[in-house]
Amino acid sequence: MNILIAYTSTEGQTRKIARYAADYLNGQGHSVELVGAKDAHDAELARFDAVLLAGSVHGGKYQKPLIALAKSKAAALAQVRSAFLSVSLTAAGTDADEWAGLTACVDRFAKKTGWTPPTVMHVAGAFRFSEYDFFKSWAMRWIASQKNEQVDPHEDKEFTDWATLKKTLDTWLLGA
Ligand SMILES: Cc1cc2nc3c(=O)[nH]c(=O)nc-3n(C[C@H](O)[C@H](O)[C@H](O)COP(=O)(O)O)c2cc1C
Repeated sequence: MNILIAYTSTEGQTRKIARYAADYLNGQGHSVELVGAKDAHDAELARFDAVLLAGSVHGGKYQKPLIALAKSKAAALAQVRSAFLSVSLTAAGTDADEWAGLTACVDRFAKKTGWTPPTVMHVAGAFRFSEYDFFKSWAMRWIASQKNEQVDPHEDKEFTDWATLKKTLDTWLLGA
């Protein structure tokens, strides 16, 4: 299959996940084009058998370039096998209220863009202290403490479950 993966990433984890997905799908015999969302506007979606848009949650929102892309391509996305890969720290846990908040983020994204993704993949992200400034680091240490999560501000901490991601991608493409 011919697959497009377009992503946004603030601290780099979604970029890493998108690259991993591209490498995995390539290894499965698919032809994959991996692009940053800002560079995907001229992509002709009809050329692809499947399109994956990926972004991460910051303060309950996804990155603006991803919203802009989904909005401008909403009609074309509806014509192709598509999925939304949402990266967050909420996805690393099981708190029902946090999950309800995450679902609301996706709903807002769908409303803003006019694209209701038929498949939503929730993928756990990472604490990336190496990318944070002083204030972000402070805020993320506070969030970690609220979650009873032990973090060392000198070390990044990744929650992404790579094996599950592969299975999720397989399930998405199954039956194509
Ligand atoms: C400033 C900031 C705000 C965040 N807000 C949320 C949030 O509202 N909900 C959530 O589940 N995760 C939140 N996260 C966690 C990110 O989604 C997570 O770190 C993810 O791996 C970031 O992906 P990226 O490196 O591709 O930007 C936040 C992270 C930062 C640094």
